[in-house]
Amino acid sequence: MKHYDAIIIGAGQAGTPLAKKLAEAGKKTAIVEKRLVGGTCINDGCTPTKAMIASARAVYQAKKASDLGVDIGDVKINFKKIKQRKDDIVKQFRESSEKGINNTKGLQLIFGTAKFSGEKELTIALNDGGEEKITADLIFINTGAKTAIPEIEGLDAIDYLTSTTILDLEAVPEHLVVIGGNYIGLEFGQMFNRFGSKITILEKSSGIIAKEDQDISSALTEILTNEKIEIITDVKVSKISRDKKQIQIAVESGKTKKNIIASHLLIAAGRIPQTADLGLESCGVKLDDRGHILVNEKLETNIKGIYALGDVKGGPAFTHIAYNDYTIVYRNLIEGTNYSIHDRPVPYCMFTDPQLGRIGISEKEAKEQKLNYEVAVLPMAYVARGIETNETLGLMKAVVDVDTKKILGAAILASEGGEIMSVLQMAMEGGITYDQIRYCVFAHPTYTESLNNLFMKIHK
Ligand SMILES: Cc1cc2nc3c(=O)[nH]c(=O)nc-3n(C[C@H](O)[C@H](O)[C@H](O)COP(=O)(O)OP(=O)(O)OC[C@H]3O[C@@H](n4cnc5c(N)ncnc54)[C@H](O)[C@@H]3O)c2cc1C
Ligand SMILES: NC(=O)c1ccc[n+]([C@@H]2O[C@H](COP(=O)([O-])OP(=O)(O)OC[C@H]3O[C@@H](n4cnc5c(N)ncnc54)[C@H](O)[C@@H]3O)[C@@H](O)[C@H]2O)c1
Repeated sequence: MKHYDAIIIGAGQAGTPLAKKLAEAGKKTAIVEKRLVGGTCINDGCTPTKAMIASARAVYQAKKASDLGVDIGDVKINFKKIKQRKDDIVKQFRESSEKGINNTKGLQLIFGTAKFSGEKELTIALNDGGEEKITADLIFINTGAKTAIPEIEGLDAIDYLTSTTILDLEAVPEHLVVIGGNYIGLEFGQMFNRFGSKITILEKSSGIIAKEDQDISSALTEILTNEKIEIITDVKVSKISRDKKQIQIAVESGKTKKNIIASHLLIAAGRIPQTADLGLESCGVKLDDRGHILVNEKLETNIKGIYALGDVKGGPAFTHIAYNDYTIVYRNLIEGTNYSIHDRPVPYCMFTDPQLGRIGISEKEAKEQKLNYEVAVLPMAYVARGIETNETLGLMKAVVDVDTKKILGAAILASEGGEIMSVLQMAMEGGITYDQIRYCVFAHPTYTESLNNLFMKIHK
């Protein structure tokens, strides 16, 4: 049985850089991957979706070009080329990541499915056949998450799409119904709408992006509805069946019942951790009631020397959080630091168009926490850069602490909302207060310059 200093299960956004750095630090390391190096982000998540969203935005921009006095005529898409571009980018990222692993001295990449067969022992079902048992002093679980399939009558009998399989479509669906009105549902929904599909989004909450403030949810609903996306909220999907080429989706919303006929169905109702087949009973690592691995603030499980990083541990499920998990674990173990996952900022950006960049707390949360707060809102229609570039949809919103003048949070539903939000994140981390930003000199005419005006809305 081969023994390593460290084994990483899953070549995702935390596992790959951690494996390389541990090996570079002199630890004899193995990384086990059951599918593709790069994990969800590179193969089925951020990379392919953002590549395709760029094509969808080009369609939208081309159709809007006449507003700027540029007549393009009929806008046609070449879906084969859109998919090929996406596949090429994914391949480039994956190969570069795999090459990075293979070029790291002291690091072995094993393609297979890892399962605990003892406290610090793993049995690998090798992709090439056969199995191998390996042990290590340190084990890092980075197995990520997969699509959650809701319990809906008839769903099992339907060839529904997930965020992974939809990326393999060779043609644009005629009518795509999406179950779930959050990140995945909205990014794909708007993308395929722009490619020419009819889109219906079914969301069980009273609004899309239900965790956000009502005004942000309503503004995005209006933007998507104006693009002719149908959004049905407060919905219960009661039954799904297939009739020849059509999928029938029976839904109830309030007192209304209707049958939606679709060509394709995308399930975007959340993700579940990949822990069920890890054999965790053999090592005694504890899970929460949703199957996420329980960790302390240093990401160590209840078993000393076994850590969990990224989506598999629950909490915010983003690439930058998985990556930050790696930096925390690595620095604490190898550099002797004392970093914790508590109190780190959790920025995120949903890549609808306009984007929704978010940081800190929402107005709803400030109210729940009974803080002495004030809110500043600036519609993008008042932003010079937005007017000049024909990007006037959305709004900037910030929540501030009246006593300390600190920025508590922001929701930037705007063109380049993610970048504008990051400026505010830096201010929050650096302790720059809203009254300083109000008079900060920014280059004209940038989106960021409008942060002056945003904070002018606060009269304290
Ligand atoms: C459609 C979509 C779009 C997204 N867009 C964004 C975005 O724009 N921005 C953002 O920040 N986040 C986005 N995310 C979320 C992001 O992809 C994840 O948060 C991130 O990939 C999590 O990284 P991870 O390292 O925890 O796990 P993963 O990247 O999922 O890696 C886990 C790896 O472990 C492997 N594995 C699992 N079990 C085993 C086993 N038993 N043995 C061996 N290997 C195993 C898996 O095959 C996988 O390669 C998106 C997700 C999806 C689905
Ligand atoms: N840009 C980004 O950062 C980005 C993009 C895509 C995905 N992600 C990550 O992927 C994760 C998963 O995204 P997601 O959108 O699938 O999940 P989610 O958990 O964020 O949202 C799922 C939505 O589906 C709804 N829903 C659940 N069951 C339903 C049902 N039976 N009928 C109707 N609606 C139902 C929920 O109310 C919720 O609004 C997210 O947590 C996010 O962190 C991030």
